[in-house]
Amino acid sequence: MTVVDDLDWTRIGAELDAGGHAMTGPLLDAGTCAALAGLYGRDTPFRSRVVMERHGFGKGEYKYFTHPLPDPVAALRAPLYRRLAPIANRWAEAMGLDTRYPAEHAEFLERCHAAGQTRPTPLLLKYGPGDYNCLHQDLYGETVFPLQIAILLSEPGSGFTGGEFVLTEQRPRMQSRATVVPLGLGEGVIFAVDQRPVQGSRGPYRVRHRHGVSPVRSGERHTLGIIFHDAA
Ligand SMILES: O=C(O)CCC(=O)C(=O)O
Ligand SMILES: [Fe+2]
Repeated sequence: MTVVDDLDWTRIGAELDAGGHAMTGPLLDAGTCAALAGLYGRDTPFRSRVVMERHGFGKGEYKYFTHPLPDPVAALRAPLYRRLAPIANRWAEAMGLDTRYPAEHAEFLERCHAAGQTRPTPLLLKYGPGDYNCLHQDLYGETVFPLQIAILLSEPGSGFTGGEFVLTEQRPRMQSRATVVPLGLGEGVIFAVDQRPVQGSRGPYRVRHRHGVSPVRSGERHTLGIIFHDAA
C-alpha cells in the first residue's frame, strides 16, 4: 500500500466524472512539502527553468525535473497513473475515442517515447506577490494522458494569500464556468488536462478544461505538478 492507495478512489472517480476535478485530501506531509519547495533554488535535479512572463504564460517561474525524478515525485507518478488509467479509459470510451491507456505508467511512457516525447514533465512552480498562471492546458505532443495533478506545497493563509487554483469548463456553444479549488498544504487536485465526457439528456457530449492560478496577494506559493505524458 502506498499513500496513493489510501486515497478515497471511489469519491475521486465520482467527482472527476461529475466535474472534471477532485481534491485528494492530504497527500504529502509538511516536511516533504518544505523539502520539495526547498529544491527550487538548486540546479539539480532539474532540466530547465521557465520564466513565465517571457512567454506570456503569466508571472512567476517553474522548473522541469530531470531523471532520476526525486523520490516523492517518482513515488507518486506511477501509483497515481495506475489509479487514473481506468478513469482515462472510461472517458475515452464515453467520448467515442479509440485511444486506450495501458495499466502501468512504464508502458504508457514507452508510447510517449516512441512518439518522440522523451523529456520528463513533472515540475515545481514558484509564485511571489503579484504572480499568477494564465489559464492553459499542459499538452506536450500528440500523446496525452487526460488527467494530471497539482499539489500545493505552501500553507494557505500563513504562507501566502490569493493564488487560488482555478479550473474552467467550456461547454459546447456556451460560456466558460470557473471553479476555485481550495487546496490545503500538501493536498492535490486531480483534474482534466483537456477534454472530458458529460452525460447530457440527449446523449454524451464533450467539454474542454483549462487551469491556472489567480494572482498571489502576499507571500510565496510553491506547487508540484505531475503530468503523466512526457514532452517532445
Ligand atoms: O500552481 C498551480 O497550482 C498550477 C500549476 C500547473 O499549472 C500545473 O501543475 O500544471
Ligand atoms: Fe499547468
